[in-house]
Amino acid sequence: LNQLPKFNPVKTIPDMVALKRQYDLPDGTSTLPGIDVFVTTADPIDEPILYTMNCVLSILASDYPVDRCACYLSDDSGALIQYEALVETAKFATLWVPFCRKHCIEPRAPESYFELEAPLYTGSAPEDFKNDHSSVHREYDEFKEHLDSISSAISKRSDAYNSMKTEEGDAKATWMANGTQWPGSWIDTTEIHRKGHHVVLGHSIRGHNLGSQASTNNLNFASTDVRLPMLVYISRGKNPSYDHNKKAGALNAQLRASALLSNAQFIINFDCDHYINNSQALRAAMCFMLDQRQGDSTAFVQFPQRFDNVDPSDRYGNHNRVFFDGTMLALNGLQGPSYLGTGCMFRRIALYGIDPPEWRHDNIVVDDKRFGSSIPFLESVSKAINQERSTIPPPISETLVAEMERVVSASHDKATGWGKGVGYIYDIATEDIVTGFRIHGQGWRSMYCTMERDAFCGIAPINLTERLHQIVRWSGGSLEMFFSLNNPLIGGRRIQALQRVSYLNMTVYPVTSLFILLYALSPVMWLIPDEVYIQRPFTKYVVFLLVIILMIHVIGWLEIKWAGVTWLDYWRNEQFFMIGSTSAYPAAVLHMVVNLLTKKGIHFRVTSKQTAADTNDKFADLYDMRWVPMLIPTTVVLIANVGAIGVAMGKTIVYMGAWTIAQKTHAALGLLFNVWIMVLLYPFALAIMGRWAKRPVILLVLLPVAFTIVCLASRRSRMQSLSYK
Ligand SMILES: O=c1ccn([C@@H]2O[C@H](COP(=O)(O)OP(=O)(O)O[C@H]3O[C@H](CO)[C@@H](O)[C@H](O)[C@H]3O)[C@@H](O)[C@H]2O)c(=O)[nH]1
Ligand SMILES: [Mn+2]
Repeated sequence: LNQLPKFNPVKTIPDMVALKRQYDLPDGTSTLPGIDVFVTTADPIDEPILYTMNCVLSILASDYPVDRCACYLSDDSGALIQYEALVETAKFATLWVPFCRKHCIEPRAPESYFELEAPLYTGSAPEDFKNDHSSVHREYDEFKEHLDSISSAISKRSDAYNSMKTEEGDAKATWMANGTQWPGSWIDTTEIHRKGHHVVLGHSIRGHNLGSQASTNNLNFASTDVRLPMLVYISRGKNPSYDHNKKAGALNAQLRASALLSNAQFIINFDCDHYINNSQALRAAMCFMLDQRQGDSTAFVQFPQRFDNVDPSDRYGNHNRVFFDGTMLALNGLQGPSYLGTGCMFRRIALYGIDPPEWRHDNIVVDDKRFGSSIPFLESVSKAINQERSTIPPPISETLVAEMERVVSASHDKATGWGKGVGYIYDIATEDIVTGFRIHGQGWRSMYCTMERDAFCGIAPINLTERLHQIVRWSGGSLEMFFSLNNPLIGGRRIQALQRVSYLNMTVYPVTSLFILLYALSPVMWLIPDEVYIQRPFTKYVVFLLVIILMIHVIGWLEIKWAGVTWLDYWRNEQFFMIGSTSAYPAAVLHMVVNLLTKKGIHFRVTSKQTAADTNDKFADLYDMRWVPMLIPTTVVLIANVGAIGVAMGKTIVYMGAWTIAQKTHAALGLLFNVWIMVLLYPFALAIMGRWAKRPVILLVLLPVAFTIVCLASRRSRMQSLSYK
């Protein structure tokens, strides 16, 4: 299943020069289509505000015509702190964005940019650079201080207002800087939010039109465009009586809100822990969308996920290169890669569930049963289908804001097509794969876009527990999809055969773990007294096994050569598959069984990007594992294999004279198996060593000690049983 979809691998490269030639006019204007950029955040603690704001800054500074690009931040925490941080960010952007444009800065996320040692200068004003750089750096440090102070400022301000106005009731109100009450009803949002308490946000949208003249500080931006794209803050009105459908719900709310404002033909969405690393990325995706051959039937362009906080040796296989650079790219020759959740550009109408041009009927019904009851929204859908777009968003009036509040609220989804055939799909732990599947199922294709300088970059959990939680969610979501109407065997009318195989593989792979787990546990047979079972008459079987394993690795080798990934990536992938197969995948299978029996879904928890307190060590998280039940099977496998080696040594000493040559070779093969498992589980062994893993040599001492202890124990018991006989 894994190999078949790689039958027709095709690499594609965006041609940026051709795009420029065709769409950028000599007078500096452009005819490129509009893009609405969505960022989702859900928790100001687990998803640090600084990252989110860096993401926003990188979007605002991206190289795309300002009047054709808008940025929407969806804040599911509804926290005033996020809103005020966004206002600060908008202010800082008036300096940062022109600075990036003038000096051709890369990347355009300040936190990552200022970390660079000596960035290469490619701009056209080198004489100003030193001065500009240091003053922007200074301003950025000040901006960060502002972000840090927001929290205490809000609580001080709110305390002051609340003590003044206690007679009016709510002593726990949160107050904005302009003396109005924040519609969220808490100061420290996260505490209550985490307990799952949902608050109805009344006045949830505020527009800041930043297209005006920027404050230019003392820098010379005379020949630089200082305009900024539109920036919008959205927090959905939530109500305990409706399911707010997490990330997919947030994205759909953004989809509707943006339809009323900019209604761009294209959408791109980012998790708040990702940023644009290559300012040309939006243009690159556009190359595929506007391509004269297949552009019109391309629904989405997915970029690989890249991470810049991963430890140099990538202990937990976070880079996932084999998947991103091999498996996904290979699908390009079929119907295209699947949607991976972040860094993906969509055609708006494809998300609306409209058919691709070759299957489209002339009279598409745009009704409230499918899209909800907002008249302005329904009009925007018809416009989108006819590819009309208002470049100038309507003026922000009371009625517009009221209408937007209505369409962003979770209740607007109720009894409509939203989350089923319209927008991002609901009721599953991994909305991404299913959303892509639905779109492919209508006959659309997708493209994979890789760039020399990585387009986007994000944060990966380098803590084993978090990493495995993420894997449980992905594999659990896959299984949920298998047991739903979106099962690749029955769903998706217009999916091509091999593409279907690929989706099938993506949904059933966690089940293979059960066999792997059993297999990895088989050495416990060694612990059974006397006869060594694993050594028995498997010769022919072993030959078959070796041939198959060899073939898998030869194919793997060809694949990584083609995809341009390294042996280390390949090896980490193998190791992590073993670790996952003995922990996260069985856990997901178990979840699924429980789910099928009790109808309870997998609990969606935002992956924590918060790092451990140790600020001296960038990779402190590596050594900070939390014990969770799913780690038990992996530990048992590790112990079984360490034990088996010890017992084998003990037996060898006792039976040395009595064993035949054949018995000895079998015992040696058994040992090979154990060592192989241990090598695969090496990253896990490091993880359970915690801080000691900073000196992995300790393992070289610990392991022989463990072997010797087991060896002596088994020798003794065997000698005793021999003497009884
Ligand atoms: O109620 C919610 C919950 C989450 N999110 C956002 O959803 C995104 C993804 O959540 P995260 O916990 O970071 O998931 P990861 O495990 O890091 O995400 C990977 O896996 C997910 C499920 O497959 C995909 O959606 C993601 O894009 C992909 O990066 C984040 O931006 C969150 O802010 C919301 O907006 N509202
Ligand atoms: Mn993420």
